[in-house]
Amino acid sequence: MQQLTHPQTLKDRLAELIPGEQENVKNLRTEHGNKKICEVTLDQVYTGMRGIIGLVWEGSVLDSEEGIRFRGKTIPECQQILPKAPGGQEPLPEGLFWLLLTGEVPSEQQVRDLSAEWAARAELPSYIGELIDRCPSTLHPMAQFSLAVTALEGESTFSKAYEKGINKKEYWIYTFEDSMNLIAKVPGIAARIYRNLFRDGKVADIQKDKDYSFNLANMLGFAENKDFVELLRLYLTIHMDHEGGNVSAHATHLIGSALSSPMLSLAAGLNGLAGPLHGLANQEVLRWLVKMKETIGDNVSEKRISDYLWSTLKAGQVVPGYGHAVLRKTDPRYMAQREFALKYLPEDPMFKLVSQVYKIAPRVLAEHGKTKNPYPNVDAHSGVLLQYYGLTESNYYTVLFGVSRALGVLPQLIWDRALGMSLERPKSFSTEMYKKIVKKL
Ligand SMILES: CC(=O)SCCNC(=O)CCNC(=O)[C@H](O)C(C)(C)COP(=O)(O)OP(=O)(O)OC[C@H]1O[C@@H](n2cnc3c(N)ncnc32)[C@H](O)[C@@H]1OP(=O)(O)O
Ligand SMILES: O=C([O-])CC(=O)C(=O)O
Repeated sequence: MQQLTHPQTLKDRLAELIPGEQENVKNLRTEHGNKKICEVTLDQVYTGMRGIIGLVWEGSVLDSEEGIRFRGKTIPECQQILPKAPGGQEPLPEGLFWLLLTGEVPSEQQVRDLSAEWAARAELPSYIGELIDRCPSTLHPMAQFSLAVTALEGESTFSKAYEKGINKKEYWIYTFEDSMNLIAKVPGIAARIYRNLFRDGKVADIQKDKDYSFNLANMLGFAENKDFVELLRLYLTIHMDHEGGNVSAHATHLIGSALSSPMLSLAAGLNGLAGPLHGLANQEVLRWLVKMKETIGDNVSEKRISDYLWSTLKAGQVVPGYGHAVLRKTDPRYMAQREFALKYLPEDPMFKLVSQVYKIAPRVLAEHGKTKNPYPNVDAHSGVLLQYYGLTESNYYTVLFGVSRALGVLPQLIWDRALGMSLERPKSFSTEMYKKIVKKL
């Protein structure tokens, strides 16, 4: 395996940090390993394990009121302190990836080097391109994405090394290599899917001197608009990580715990992200807004929006983009996107509609009385920004979320292997057994 020698590289910094963190976890467990940190009710068992503590996630922690903090830093703080592209105002996702992995804010040079490293690793093996090209145009972009990431298994250094036989201590090195390759290659996969389905099938070459978001925008065919590139930098940063229990993060971690490669683990996460209660909600939101406009016309009065919300609820459907498993206030990722819209597209009619729904939906959802959180989540806003710049194909939106999520879940996978995390295998019982258990309590 090629070892990078420059002292400032991410891999070298990580190698320096790992022994200390191994020691930290070892000491914590030796001192406190048998302390009780959580009690579980029967209801929690039947409601998606909500609130049960059972995972380790180093990169971020979610507070139900305040929202996400990445290594202790809020989104506005990250927007301030993370390096930007020359002339840019939004943080580069490269910087957040570095922060998630190391807990340290990278220098401008470290971020530029990371952009260059990902660009250098970006080329796709020809069989991946052929696989995508052979997908029927009716196959959902997320299914195509997951298929291509699964097929990248052919490139996994972890799987090859494991087959030969490697020391457990080296797992993280191969996981790191695979993760870096995956992150470098997912924009090319995402772009090929988009260009095949919605454009002329041709994908621009990677520009080796440009950042990750510019290259993705360019391969999609949108880089001429520098505001779109800025949007993508913000989008990829804020969608990256949302602690460990969300479906995509948990699925990636779970599959990785069987020592399936990062490729197979990420594909599992993407399959979870493709569900309408999770990442696919961003597609559902735009469709729902478009349908609302068709139904109620241009006169988007409060009464008409409220009636439309009620018609969704009375049809036994969820209002997409609203509610959350953990959050109990407006998602700060929604607010970051709203601020972007106020700056770049304040007069866009769809943005105005989103803003009006934001005024009305919480009240309607509260009156409906079911959801524990009547406020918007990240997915309530992202589509409206993309459509403004001409990326109107809403069934593609979750693919962009998936590119971003790769940068959030893979740092943890590297730490999982560095810390020797165990196979995940919680206990289950049948309802009959639970009846017996509660009778004895
Ligand atoms: C990136 C992300 O994944 S963010 C989330 C994206 N998903 C969405 O926006 C889809 C719409 N929202 C939802 O379906 C839910 O709020 C979820 C899936 C996000 C969270 O689910 P839960 O933690 O189970 O929410 P909660 O405990 O508040 O649910 C209680 C009830 O309210 C309902 N509810 C929750 N949110 C909504 C909503 N937006 N519209 C209508 N009903 C809702 C639930 O379906 C549930 O009904 P039930 O008792 O008939 O099963
Ligand atoms: O935290 C969750 O359950 C869902 C979510 O917002 C995310 O994964 O970004």
